Amino acid sequence: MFKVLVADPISELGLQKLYEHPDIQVDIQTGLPEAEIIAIIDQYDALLVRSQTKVTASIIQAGKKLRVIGRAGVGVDNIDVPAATKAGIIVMNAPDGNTISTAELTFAMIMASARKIPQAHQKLKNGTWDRKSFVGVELRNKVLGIIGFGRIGTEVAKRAQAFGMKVMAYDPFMTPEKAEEVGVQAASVNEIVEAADFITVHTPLTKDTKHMISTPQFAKMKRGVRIINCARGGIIDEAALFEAIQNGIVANAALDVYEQEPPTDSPLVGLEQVVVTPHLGASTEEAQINVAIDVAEELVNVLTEQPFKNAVNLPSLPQEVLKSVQPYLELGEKLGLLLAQRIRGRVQSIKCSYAGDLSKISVSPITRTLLKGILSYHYGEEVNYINAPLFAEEQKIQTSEIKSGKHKVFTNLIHVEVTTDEQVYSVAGTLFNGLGPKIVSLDGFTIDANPTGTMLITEHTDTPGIIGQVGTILGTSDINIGSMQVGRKEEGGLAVMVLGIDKPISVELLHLLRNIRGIHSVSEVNL
Ligand SMILES: NC(=O)c1ccc[n+]([C@@H]2O[C@H](COP(=O)([O-])OP(=O)(O)OC[C@H]3O[C@@H](n4cnc5c(N)ncnc54)[C@H](O)[C@@H]3O)[C@@H](O)[C@H]2O)c1
Ligand SMILES: O=C(O)[C@H](O)COP(=O)(O)O
Repeated sequence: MFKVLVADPISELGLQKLYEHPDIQVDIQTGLPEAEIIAIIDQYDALLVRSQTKVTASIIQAGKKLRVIGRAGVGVDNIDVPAATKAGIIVMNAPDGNTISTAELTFAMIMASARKIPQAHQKLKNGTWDRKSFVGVELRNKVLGIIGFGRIGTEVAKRAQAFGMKVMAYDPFMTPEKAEEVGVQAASVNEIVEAADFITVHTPLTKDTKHMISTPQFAKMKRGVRIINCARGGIIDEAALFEAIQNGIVANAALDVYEQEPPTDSPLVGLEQVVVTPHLGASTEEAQINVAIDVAEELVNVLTEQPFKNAVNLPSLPQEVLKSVQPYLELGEKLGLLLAQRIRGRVQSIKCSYAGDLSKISVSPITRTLLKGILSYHYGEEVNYINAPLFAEEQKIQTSEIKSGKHKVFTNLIHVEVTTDEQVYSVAGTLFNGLGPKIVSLDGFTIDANPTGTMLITEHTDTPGIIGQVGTILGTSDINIGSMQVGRKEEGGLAVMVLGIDKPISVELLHLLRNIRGIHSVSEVNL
């Protein structure tokens, strides 16, 4: 049974996806302070939040069973993602579900700031019929500057074009093709700041975007510019914005998000020129249903070990890429585990090479499973698919991923080489159509073994009698040999033998085998 703690209000229709699952138990406890979450989180496999709950490093540390933290929304700035990655916990969001709602709120804010609707509304409600104070501006032919041209920025642009606005956009990842397709002018932040009548930001809050609109940018703006922030508080420097409004550079601002939420101490809230909403971008019935369903489905996928796509601390892969990689994941982990049980000494580097069909697809998930297979054997369960690359880095283990094109013999091949301070070990495996995974080489010796069950791997000198002695020792201890593979490069040289045996062997027996003259090493490998 998996237990999910729902710590913020999430749409029932999304939670339904969790209730429907027979192996999932849902506890809803919203609004808990950090200390109370810390006290109970060790019982839970998953934590589900919106932006209210701050998922701190202390909560993550206390979540001994936590496998996944789900965010019903886009921004994960309320979650300590590096701490989750280190702890091997998947963090996932629901990136698409509230795009339209937030774009629509942004547009409402553009309109509100152009026509001062909230201010006029308030005055009339207060009993004053004032038509002189609320002369606004048209949007037609005005320049809208969009900073951050992702999902929401793009939707805002489309709506602005319908109003006859000219759109300039800045995003470091925007391609000329995308700018052309949407019909916007690609520009720098400086160009936008100097030319725009309205500026709206749609980036995440990062160290690069924090205060990206501040005093120097306000100083270059047209007098009468209007500023909108429905992304994250802090992208626009609130103190600088206050000053720019006071000195007449900014005519109006419309804010949905704040450096501190709620913005109890912000002087901006009291200004007549500023329209404020309490972080409502995603607050529509539709968005809340969308994000809740999306994140709940993904939580179920993670908990039940099905493929998932919205993890923010894993490389995101399109569904079709995930499908093409899936069959190789098991092979990758087995090759990793096999090596892990053979190697002696401190691991210095792990080189993963891919050939044939594999050189055409994204192999980083296979590398992760390989690293996990090797490292978890030595360092325990704290190493998993999420933190394996970070773990290797922290242990100063060099890792590399190489693609080498077509292979002479196999249609696909994974070759892994581990260098320790004592020796270099390698293994290669392939996925045969219809025959499943096969190990095809071990330390450079050609073999043909099924990576399954208990295996005995020997390194020995190719002399008569060794194989017989091994068989006799195993036979007299009632251990049946199910399969046998021998590989050598030259007669009388070094050779390897891979035996598939029907049950594990004792330490005493391993010693007996290691004492056979001509045998250099014996490893028992369980896959
Ligand atoms: N007010 C709300 O309730 C609400 C609702 C949804 C999303 N949001 C916020 O809106 C923001 C955008 O959401 P989205 O779904 O469009 O995300 P997105 O990931 O689709 O787009 C963000 C874009 O910002 C760009 N970017 C990153 N760093 C940048 C920089 N230094 N300069 C310029 N661009 C940069 C990225 O390249 C990306 O294209 C997020 O911060 C999200 O949390 C707020
Ligand atoms: O990043 C987001 O998705 C928005 O800020 C929405 O946040 P909320 O779920 O708290 O409304």
